[in-house]
Amino acid sequence: MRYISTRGDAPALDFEQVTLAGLASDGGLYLPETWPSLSTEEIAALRGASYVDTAVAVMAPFVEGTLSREDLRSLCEQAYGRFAHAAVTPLVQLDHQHWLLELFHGPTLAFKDVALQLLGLLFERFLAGSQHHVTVIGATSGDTGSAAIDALAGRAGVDIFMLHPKGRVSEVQRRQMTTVLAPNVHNLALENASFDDCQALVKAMFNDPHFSGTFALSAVNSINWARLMAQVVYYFYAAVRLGAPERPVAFAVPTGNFGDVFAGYVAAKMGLPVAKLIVATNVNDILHRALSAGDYSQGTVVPTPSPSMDIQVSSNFERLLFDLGGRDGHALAAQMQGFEASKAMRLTNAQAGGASALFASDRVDLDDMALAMRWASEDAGQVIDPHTAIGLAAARRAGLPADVPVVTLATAHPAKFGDAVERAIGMRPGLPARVGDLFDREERYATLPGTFEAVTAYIAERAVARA
Ligand SMILES: Cc1ncc(COP(=O)(O)O)c(C=O)c1O
Ligand SMILES: N[C@@H](CCOP(=O)(O)O)C(=O)O
Repeated sequence: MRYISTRGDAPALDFEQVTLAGLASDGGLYLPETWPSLSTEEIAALRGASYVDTAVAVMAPFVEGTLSREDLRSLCEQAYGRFAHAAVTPLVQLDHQHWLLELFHGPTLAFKDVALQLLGLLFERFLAGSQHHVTVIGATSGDTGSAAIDALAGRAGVDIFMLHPKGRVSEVQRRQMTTVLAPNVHNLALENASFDDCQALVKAMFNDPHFSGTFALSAVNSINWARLMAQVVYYFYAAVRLGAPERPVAFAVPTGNFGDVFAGYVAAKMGLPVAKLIVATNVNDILHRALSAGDYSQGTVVPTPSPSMDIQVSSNFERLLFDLGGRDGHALAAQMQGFEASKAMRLTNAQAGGASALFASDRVDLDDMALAMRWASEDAGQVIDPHTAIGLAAARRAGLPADVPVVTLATAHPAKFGDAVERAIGMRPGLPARVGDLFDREERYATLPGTFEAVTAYIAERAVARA
């Protein structure tokens, strides 16, 4: 499998190269040259398959030419062996139409573990025996950071520098990052910054010829294709359990950077019958405005009780626009450069029309988020986190026909956001035993101004330069 950039100028890469590269050298994002597909029979054969079996079947075409099926299986067994639930991502029924897909049984209690546990092993494998040293730079609104740090802490040949907006992640999220004291882990809390500022700095470092020439940069955010690839698996896993390929299934996805829901789009491109992908945002609603009115214009980020979705520039939307717009890299590059300059753009007719066939969208405010948490608790006996609640609120008012099962992706464990859950339902969820003595551990992080100069100077002092 070869991978091409959304902006048309970077060289095509194989799976190993694309995993280590992160962002493309032309500023674009990599995605497969063509979408692989699974036949109806192949999808039907996944019914009853284990998570690992499903993962191998779904991901094998993407790693072809780099990893054998046996190698892929062994990596998946290791990655998903660390999950606390035998089903890895179990489905829980809420009522006759609605289901939760629990994606938070990994080590750091959020859906990011599904991809990052595998990505950590891929880095280890691709760097084994080489003299190559990789400097991972990442941005987080809380969950990617902890999952990436868990996956990479202590690994040889890799340093990780994780930027988070100071004061804008929950205490559990912050501690999950800052209490990991491995020498290759560096947490940077940026003052007066949003996640978008952190993400923009990461992209600026990749795009700076001097900085990216000095250090072999790599990415763990969903700009890295391997992240999305691993997330495609659970769409298949859930859908076949609810009747696919004979019965189409809808998914409601709490959305920020558009990575998780783009994985659902990939599943549909591969042949999974997806009735609808419901993109659910909080009040930081750029994606809802883009999908409902064609208006992709960046607003100011408003802090909310669903901090991981407090995002106003959704990186992976570029992948969708590229695919729907006829895969014209140069046209897309011009469109994105226009957005970067003016902070606003309109979707073309092809992009808006293409999106409306599969996507619906909704913006969920604080009251409706809290109502969804109360409904889940009182009527379905499930305590859910604020991000999941946003997905569920959108799912319940999407108006899909009663015979279409609707799966809301439960993206985080409620205990990561104890204050918000307690405010909504009057009960504080306890942290699972597997996170241990999080509140007793020492924290270590640097606080920096959110400027390119401050952040690059900090990293340059500590990172290993290219040989
Ligand atoms: C708990 C949680 N829910 C939802 C999201 C949104 O996912 P995405 O950024 O892939 O759209 C995130 C962050 O990415 C998250 O951490
Ligand atoms: N919600 C994320 C931010 C988006 O990151 P990505 O790694 O999915 O691109 C977070 O919690 O860090």
